[in-house]
Amino acid sequence: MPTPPDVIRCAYAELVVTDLAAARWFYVDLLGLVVTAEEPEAIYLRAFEEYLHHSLVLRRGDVAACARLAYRVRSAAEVDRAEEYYRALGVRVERVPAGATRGIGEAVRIEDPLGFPVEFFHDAEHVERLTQRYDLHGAGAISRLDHFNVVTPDVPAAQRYYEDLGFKVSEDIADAEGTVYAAWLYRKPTVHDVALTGGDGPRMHHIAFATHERSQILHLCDHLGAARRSEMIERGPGRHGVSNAFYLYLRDPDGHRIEIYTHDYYTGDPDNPVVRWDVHDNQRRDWWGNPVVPSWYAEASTVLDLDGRPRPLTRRTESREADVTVGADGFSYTRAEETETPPRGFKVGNQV
Ligand SMILES: O=C1C=CC(S(=O)(=O)O)=CC1(O)O
Ligand SMILES: [Fe+2]
Repeated sequence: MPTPPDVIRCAYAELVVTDLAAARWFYVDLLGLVVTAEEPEAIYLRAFEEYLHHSLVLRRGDVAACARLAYRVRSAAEVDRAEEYYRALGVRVERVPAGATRGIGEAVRIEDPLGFPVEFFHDAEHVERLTQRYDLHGAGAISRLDHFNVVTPDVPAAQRYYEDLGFKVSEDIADAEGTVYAAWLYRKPTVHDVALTGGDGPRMHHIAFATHERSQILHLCDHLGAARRSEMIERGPGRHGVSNAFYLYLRDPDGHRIEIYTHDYYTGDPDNPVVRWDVHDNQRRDWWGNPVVPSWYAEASTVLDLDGRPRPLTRRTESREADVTVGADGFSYTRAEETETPPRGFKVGNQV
């Protein structure tokens, strides 16, 4: 089997949106992403610390979907290696010329073994890096793309696929019987470039952007309130157990889920310890205070194949996380080693 390509990090996503103007308001006017280029049918966006042409493409289409998840590889030679690796893997592979996506060089596009439309590229147009253009940053300034979260029925199989690609697991959620409900894997030295969420898939659960400070996330919430669009907040703001990140989940005008995320941790040493959470530990997804709303477990974006057709779903056959926990995460005390009598049990309050 050929050597896998040397992936540096998650690099851009292409989302199909049904109303480009409405999406532009959400991603530019609200989130403050920078427009690198704009066409009648597409907008190319980047965050303030990014100097590649874009980290998000919004393309107008009739059905909202995720059209591509792209990883940057370390050199042009690694694009060749990607082609060789995936042709040997026997999945659908297409080599596209520079400019197939505006601002991106020659690339390899695949339908990966999990059913996702994935691209590997190296060359990309450099544009102004706005790291210190504080005159342009809003109070909710987003610094960079951080990760993809994908829904897939068989998490261990997906984990093996990504480990074969050189990713390492930072954290996961499992139960005493060995069922794995979710896993987080990285190439860049943070908690993840990709998260695997157990469920019917392939579906795109969310795309996450990072800010430097929690206050920037809170400003985005206040901005949504001022715009009288606070219903776009799906979950949070809060503190994750997994990753330790402070987070906010929004739903864009088409329902695509976008996470704004800060404060995870460095994972760059070779002996970085894996953190395993018990699925019954109700602080795993929320370290305090917020129940995980049902839509967060249930809903995700359709993904397209390389011809732009929606991918059919494969049902998850193992138990589902929302079925095995009360779901009131970060809001209750349920641990296997409950020692108090009577056990503290659940706090009074809303529980799903
Ligand atoms: O980025 C993430 C980090 C942690 C979590 S979780 O809800 O804490 O499991 C979800 C997430 O995958 O979006
Ligand atoms: Fe996330």
